Amino acid sequence: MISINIEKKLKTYHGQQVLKIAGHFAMGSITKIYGPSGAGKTTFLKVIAGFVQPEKGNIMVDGLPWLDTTSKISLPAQKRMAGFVFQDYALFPNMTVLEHLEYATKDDSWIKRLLAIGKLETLTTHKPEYLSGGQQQRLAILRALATKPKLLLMDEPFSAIDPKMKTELIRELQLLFKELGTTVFIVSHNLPEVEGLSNGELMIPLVS
Ligand SMILES: Nc1ncnc2c1ncn2[C@@H]1O[C@H](COP(=O)(O)OP(=O)(O)OP(=O)(O)O)[C@@H](O)[C@H]1O
Repeated sequence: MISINIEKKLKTYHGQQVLKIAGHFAMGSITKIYGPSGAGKTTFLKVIAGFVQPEKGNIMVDGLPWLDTTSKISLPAQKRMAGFVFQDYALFPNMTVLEHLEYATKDDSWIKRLLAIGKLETLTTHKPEYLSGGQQQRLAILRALATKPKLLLMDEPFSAIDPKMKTELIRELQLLFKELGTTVFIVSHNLPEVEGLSNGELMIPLVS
């Protein structure tokens, strides 16, 4: 079980706004996160990953305290080891497709399988600037999966992928998440695209 109860002040253009989220999420569950632009969806994922610190709250993962502001516990991001698919991909400009995956894992058969899932087998020697937006986004997803993370945080992960490829990819990911027992949080503006994938949802409202 992942239990989250956090409060984070957001500095917005219109003044201050507080992101307040409380909820329990079963291990292995897939939760879609939605809500208006600027409500704090990306910030919520970053708080879970350990990239952003909230002022108040706690996060318990499978009985382990990742965050507890009253006892000043905050596990560093490298110990939380969550997989993260960034909205802007955050690929390494000087690394090829294969190097991105080899940087994350030494398991060659796993890399081969991931390349097949992302349909990037023929592009292994390409650097990001020679990939289309959809190919870059698929690489960002594969890189996040390379470490076989127990927790995967995905920020608008399918926004640049064409509909046919998206349907196939989502079907493959669904099987993979089940096999790995991955707990997933997916931010999505376009709810139907993750409809078949998720089994729970979390709405983040704008609160001032
Ligand atoms: N570390 C931070 N500390 C305080 N405020 C932040 C921080 N990061 C982002 N913000 C602010 O919080 C607000 C919410 O940003 P965020 O990107 O989380 O929203 P979002 O719901 O993901 O939006 P969108 O759907 O447009 O991507 C923004 O106004 C942003 O400037």
